[in-house]
Amino acid sequence: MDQMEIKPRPHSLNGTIHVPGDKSISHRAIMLGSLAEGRTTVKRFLTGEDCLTTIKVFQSMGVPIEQNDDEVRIDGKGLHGLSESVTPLNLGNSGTTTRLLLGILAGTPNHYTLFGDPSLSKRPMNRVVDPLREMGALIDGREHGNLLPLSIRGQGLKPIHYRLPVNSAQVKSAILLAGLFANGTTTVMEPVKTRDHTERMLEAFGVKVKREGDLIHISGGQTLTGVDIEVPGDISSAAFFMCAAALKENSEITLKDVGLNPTRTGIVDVLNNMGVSMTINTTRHIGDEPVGDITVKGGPMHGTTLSGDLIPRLIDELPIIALVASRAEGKTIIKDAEELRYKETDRIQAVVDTLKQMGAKVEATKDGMIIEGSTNPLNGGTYSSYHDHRIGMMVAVASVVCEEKIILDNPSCISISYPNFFDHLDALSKPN
Ligand SMILES: O=C(O)C1=C[C@@H](OP(=O)(O)O)[C@@H](O)[C@H](O)C1
Ligand SMILES: C=C(OP(=O)(O)O)C(=O)O
Repeated sequence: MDQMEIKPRPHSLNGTIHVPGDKSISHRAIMLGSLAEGRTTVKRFLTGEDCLTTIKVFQSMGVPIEQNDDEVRIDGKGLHGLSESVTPLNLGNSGTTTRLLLGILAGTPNHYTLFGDPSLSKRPMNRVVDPLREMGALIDGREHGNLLPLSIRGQGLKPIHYRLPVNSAQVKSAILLAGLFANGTTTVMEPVKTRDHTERMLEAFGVKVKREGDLIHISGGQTLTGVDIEVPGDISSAAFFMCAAALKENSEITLKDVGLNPTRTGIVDVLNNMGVSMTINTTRHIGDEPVGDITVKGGPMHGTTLSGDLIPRLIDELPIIALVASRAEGKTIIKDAEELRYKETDRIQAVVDTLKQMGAKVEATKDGMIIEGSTNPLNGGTYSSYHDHRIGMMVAVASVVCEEKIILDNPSCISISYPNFFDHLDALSKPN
């Protein structure tokens, strides 16, 4: 079995790194670039498995895409230029690719079959299938179209006015992308704001997106024009090292050129609330996305409560935040985060079981967890990544506060979002 030994890291973390490009933005660059007229270039593209899946899927629908390391060139086929794929589309492990793609295929009058790996095949798709059917797409699959494999036949769509029943940027984006193909104006209402990279990038491609309070309107039939995109560093990847540094006394690390879109910076707010010493410097905008440098120092921390509107702003960071909370003084309560149960694995259960095995005091609740912090050393041993990149990275970061070695099962899943994660961990935690 794929296993890795991770030795305890007794040294503080010091140094400067550039985390890889943002996963959400990299996916969207390929998708919008494929639907655009003309050429799109992408710099600092995330070469993680999920984003490579997005490239492969669009290539198999006839889009010329050339990838050289983290630079990508897409010769867009226009809104109606995707061809039928001879083979079923393999979505691997990527929820974002699957759900956003369904939005695009809903308006493409071809037939497609979509399948994924065992984890993706358990994740609910009815959250996008229901509104897309309402717009006119024909979709079927296991559990009446809730689970992959799915087949979809797109056609001319009618616009809808849709209130998001879950706080999900993937669902919002799928509907907005389908809205490009509808004969009229589609409106999405999001009661709680989620990441808005789709809206920002559509505007960069020349599409008019009207935002009015919690409503987002998009009119069908607009042309996307190819652009040059530079992807900011992924704050969800940066979070692992922000937390690693926070956990270890005398650490001081800087993460350069990280995306600071306010719909993604919940991690900064939480670490601030926990008393972590940090400086954030917004240095520039790349396109419409703010970018800057984050410096974090290690030291004592205290517990906090995470709930409500904050949750979508740090949804993917909750596993690593839970590890930090297990080392903070007092209690941390995470609630309103039931969505964690529908990720690559049930992340509430996976985090609670892992932290318990490490010796932490933590209990799962229906929509989150309650963590009682302590500074006792964590237990080493053999841990599962649950085939979930974010759980795997959480376990690896625990090595900075663990006095025994850790064996991590299936560490290779980490390349889903952070292919050079261990190089960065080694670089930051080497002896000074
Ligand atoms: O839109 C996106 O790029 C993403 C949205 C979030 O999922 P949900 O929309 O399901 O919350 C997040 O967890 C995922 O990693 C990426
Ligand atoms: C949930 C995630 O991704 P996706 O939904 O795209 O699989 C993630 O990256 O943590």
